[in-house]
Amino acid sequence: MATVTASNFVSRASSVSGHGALGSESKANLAQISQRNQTMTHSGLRSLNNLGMLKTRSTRHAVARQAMRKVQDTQNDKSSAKIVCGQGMTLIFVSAEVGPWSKTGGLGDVLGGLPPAMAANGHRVMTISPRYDQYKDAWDTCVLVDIQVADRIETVRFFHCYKRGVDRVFVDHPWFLEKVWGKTGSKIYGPQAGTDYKDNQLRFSLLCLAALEAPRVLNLNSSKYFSGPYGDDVVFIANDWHTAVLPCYLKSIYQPKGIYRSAKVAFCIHNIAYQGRFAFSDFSLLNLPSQFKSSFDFMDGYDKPVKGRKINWMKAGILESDRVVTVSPYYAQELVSGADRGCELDNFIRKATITGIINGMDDQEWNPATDKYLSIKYDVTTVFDAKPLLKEALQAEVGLPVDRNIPVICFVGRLEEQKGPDILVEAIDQFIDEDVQIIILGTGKKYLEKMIEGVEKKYPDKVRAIAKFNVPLAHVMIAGSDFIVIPSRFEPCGLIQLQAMRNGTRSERCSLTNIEQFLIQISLVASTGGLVDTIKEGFTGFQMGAFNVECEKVDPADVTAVAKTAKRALATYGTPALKEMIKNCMAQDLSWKGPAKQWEKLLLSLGVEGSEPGIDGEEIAPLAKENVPTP
Ligand SMILES: Nc1ncnc2c1ncn2[C@@H]1O[C@H](COP(=O)(O)OP(=O)(O)O[C@H]2O[C@H](CO)[C@@H](O)[C@H](O)[C@H]2O)[C@@H](O)[C@H]1O
Ligand SMILES: OC[C@H]1O[C@H](O[C@H]2[C@H](O)[C@@H](O)[C@@H](O[C@H]3[C@H](O)[C@@H](O)[C@@H](O)O[C@@H]3CO)O[C@@H]2CO)[C@H](O)[C@@H](O)[C@@H]1O
Repeated sequence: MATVTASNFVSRASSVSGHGALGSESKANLAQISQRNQTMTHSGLRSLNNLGMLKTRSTRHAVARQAMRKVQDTQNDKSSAKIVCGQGMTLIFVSAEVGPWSKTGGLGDVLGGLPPAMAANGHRVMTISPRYDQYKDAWDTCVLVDIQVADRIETVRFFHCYKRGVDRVFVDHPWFLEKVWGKTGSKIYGPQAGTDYKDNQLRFSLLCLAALEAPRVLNLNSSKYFSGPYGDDVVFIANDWHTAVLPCYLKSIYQPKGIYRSAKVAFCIHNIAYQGRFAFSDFSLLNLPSQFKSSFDFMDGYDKPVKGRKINWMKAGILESDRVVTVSPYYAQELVSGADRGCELDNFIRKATITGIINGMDDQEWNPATDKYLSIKYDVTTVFDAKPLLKEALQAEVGLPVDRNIPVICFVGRLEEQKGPDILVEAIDQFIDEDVQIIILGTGKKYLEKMIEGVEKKYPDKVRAIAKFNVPLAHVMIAGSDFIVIPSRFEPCGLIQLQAMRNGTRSERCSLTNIEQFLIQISLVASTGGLVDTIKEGFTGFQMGAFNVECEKVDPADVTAVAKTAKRALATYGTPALKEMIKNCMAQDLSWKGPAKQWEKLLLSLGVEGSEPGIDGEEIAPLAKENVPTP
């Protein structure tokens, strides 16, 4: 046990990279962060390092090239010799959602899957997200930091666990825990879908500021490959608008003090539709120097949340980060194609340039051989028996007539206009006469929940609508159905189609003979974003064409496209053509492995000091397979 006193951290920035000198007014407003005197009790955190100790990282890199060489960790714990195997980069992912601890949708999934894939390549990886619940696998580090947000000082506490080679760090504060009290669900952002918490700017500023502290104050010794604080030479990967102010704080608070000098920020857009637009007067809440105002400044024609001039967090994230990334190459093109698909940020994205990297899929979570949500698990040897049973189990579970010969079409997704549940509901009228069952799982806007429930009432023998966030049911649906329909008006990447293609495929590498009964899901997708990149018409699924992005109304042409494609897909049920498509799906690698390599290349190009390519070595890779999260 050690008692450590850390010096107060008071910003006295006099210049900001790319923004010139700060005015005295701005200086006064700068966040003042002080790290509390702490008595460390957690066994894994025997001492709290001060800045001097962060020098250990370059030493680590020097020896890291000689994998598995024993080195003396001179500053941390003089008595113990540590094995250093890692090389590569030091990565800090920051996000409002991290699955499976917190998830309202795909953002949580990506933060669950990409970081372990980067760790598997030998990088040191941390994720930082809010502690929305009492996660049973995350321990109190007993490290507290005082953070100034607006005009108040808030104390955050860090919780931590180490899973699949990743340090999962959770920021504990009543603004998160008191409001949400659950792993998933709409309460992360507001009391209900479509309504935001009034203090979201404060909540997510706090997250960003805490994320900037964690690499410096947490002395993590989770694995034999890396130890001590993460230090200064890090790449932050900020995700969506909630983390868009992070590069601004990096530049205004830390870098002028010589901290994080070579650190860089990559900003990843998962969904341009949510930008964090607030009243212009709220800029003062952010405690940023006035030089940043122009990066936030935004005009639109909407009245929400106020009429006229606004601040726009995502705009600032795009302009202030070192790289802008999004989740598929096709979406990257759409974002710069014009104001409608770029949601009025197209000009700024064009200026910043953007790279699209397709998402992968967590092939541990979606592995039918180990899937904890499936009553019948299967692999290549048992798939032919298991899949029809899973379909029957699904039909029984949702209360539809149990018949393995009826094709089942599923929809799983957030009930937002983006996902087009309203288009699907209208289209169902046009193909319900086919031999088909339809199951819809989704939660979100109340009027859309009512709409899907309405279609079940209309066709009780053929349609089921479940207005819930139900992860086990999503797994059972994707395992037990034949087709997945994704009628999105826009879709940055889309994970459902990957999950669908994965089920019972790829890693099993079955012989591809006798697959008549192999009921993989084939996707019917709108031609947008990652759905274009991942589903090839007639080869791995069915394209429905691009839909009208206007969310206020349903375009009859889109309804017809869904109905026609559904009929086209149903006509292939049990035919060699469908079998061929199934084979093609099975031949793909949809895991995070390929995308992680692309991410590595992009992040290396930022040139953070000490950054090196990772390794594919056996020493590190198994880390990604251990410790499946059990929050
Ligand atoms: N009611 C429910 N019950 C249980 N599980 C449910 C559910 N509704 C959705 N899910 C799950 O949530 C995830 C949703 O994935 P999507 O790709 O549709 O992401 P989403 O649009 O939320 O995220 C955004 O970010 C992701 C990640 O970058 C992009 O793929 C996507 O295009 C973009 O819109 C899937 O894992 C799905 O199974
Ligand atoms: O993982 C699922 C998505 O999660 C995030 O989206 C959330 C968004 O960032 C929040 O701001 C909020 O969006 C609401 C919006 O703020 C509000 O003004 C109104 O338009 O309703 C919106 C929906 O409730 O909640 C979103 C989740 O529902 C993430 O940013 C996305 O990329 C993910 O797709």
